[in-house]
Amino acid sequence: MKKILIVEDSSTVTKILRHLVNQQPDIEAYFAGSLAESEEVYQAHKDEIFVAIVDLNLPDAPNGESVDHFLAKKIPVIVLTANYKEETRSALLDKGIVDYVIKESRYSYNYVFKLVRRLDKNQHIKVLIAEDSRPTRAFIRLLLQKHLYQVLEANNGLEALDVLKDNPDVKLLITDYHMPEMDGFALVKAIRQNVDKSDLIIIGLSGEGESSLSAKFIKNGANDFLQKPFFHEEFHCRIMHNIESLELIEQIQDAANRDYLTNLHNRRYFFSKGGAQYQLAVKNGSPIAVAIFDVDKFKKINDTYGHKIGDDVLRFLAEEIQHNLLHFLVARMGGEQFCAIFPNLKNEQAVTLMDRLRSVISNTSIPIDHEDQDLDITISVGVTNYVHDSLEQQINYASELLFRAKDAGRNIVIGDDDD
Ligand SMILES: Nc1nc2c(ncn2[C@@H]2O[C@H](COP(=O)(O)OP(=O)(O)OP(=O)(O)O)[C@@H](O)[C@H]2O)c(=O)[nH]1
Repeated sequence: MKKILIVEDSSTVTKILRHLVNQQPDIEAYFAGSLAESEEVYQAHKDEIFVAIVDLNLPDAPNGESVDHFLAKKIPVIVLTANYKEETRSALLDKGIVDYVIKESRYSYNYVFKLVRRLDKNQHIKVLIAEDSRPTRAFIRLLLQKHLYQVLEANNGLEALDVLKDNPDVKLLITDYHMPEMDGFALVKAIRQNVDKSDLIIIGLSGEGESSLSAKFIKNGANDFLQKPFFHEEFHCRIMHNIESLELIEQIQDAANRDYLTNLHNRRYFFSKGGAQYQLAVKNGSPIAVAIFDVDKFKKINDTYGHKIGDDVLRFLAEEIQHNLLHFLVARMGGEQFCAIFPNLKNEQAVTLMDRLRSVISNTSIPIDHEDQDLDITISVGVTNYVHDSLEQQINYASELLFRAKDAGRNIVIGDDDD
């Protein structure tokens, strides 16, 4: 839960904000009506508060003193004010506030919550700056840190490649053109040989009077460019716009890889990701186990309680699976059948893991909406470590063991050594 501090003296605005915060499932707020009160609240909750939203005119701080107060504590500050003055706005942005929002409508308050969420996400986003000029690097670092990004630096293209190798999770690279050892174009070209635009955003920097560089950056594979000198807001808008596009692509990719009912991974993703895990295990001669399992007599559940309850049972099962097999790839293969892959586990280890899941499920009753009773289900499982030519073949063999589990009376795990 993200906790924010809202410093606001108007009771009407506070009332609106309280109402709106209550509608945000992931945001909680502490309120204060004056600078003195905000300091008290801050001292009491300083480990939880990560953003301050402040009014410029408070009874004991009539000239925006609250901004300096919280900036000095190195907390991101969003100014929420009724007055729009261009000079005040620029001066505050220069001081390092995150944004200056005018209290105009519900839209502006919602924009503040969107910013809070953005700042929260930014804490997990790594940005690399490749730039040989120390002052420019320091300036960009400062701008990024105000928005809570994790910042890495490189002095030239070669260094940037090294940093990327050590940090494959970097999401954004901001690169200058003129750098010793390896310039910005060569860097972009080298990266784009194996990293897509949808996996790493690259923003090229071009100097004044070098507008042709901007187009060349894009042609070489950059996502966007910025012309120096840039203003804070322009910088942040470009970065935010690119990161949001990347997140959207990630969301779409993730949705395409998941099953709509249970939100587990789907069959296609299982064969793609699991197939790679399988090939690696075969190449290294390391063990790899595969388990296939399904709900016993599931047709009867549908026939007795209806398809909707059947769906609820599958969702319940998916949660238990996720919880119990947290670190492994699991997918809903179709209907009431699921598959899991366990790199580096020997058969008895995978059997033990699956037996724990089987036991949890057979010992948990599922409450049914609008019915007085709970529902009990069991699963049967086949687990094999016999390595075949392909993942598909190993799954087929696990399915044979699953049939044996059904024949043996269900609610049982059959591994390679069980005859
Ligand atoms: N509610 C619901 N049912 C589904 C879904 N997909 C498949 N089913 C049902 O799952 C049932 C599977 O039945 P069977 O293959 O006969 O297997 P079973 O009844 O579980 O019997 P055993 O596996 O032999 O223990 C069928 O009735 C399908 O209609 C789904 O998405 N939701």
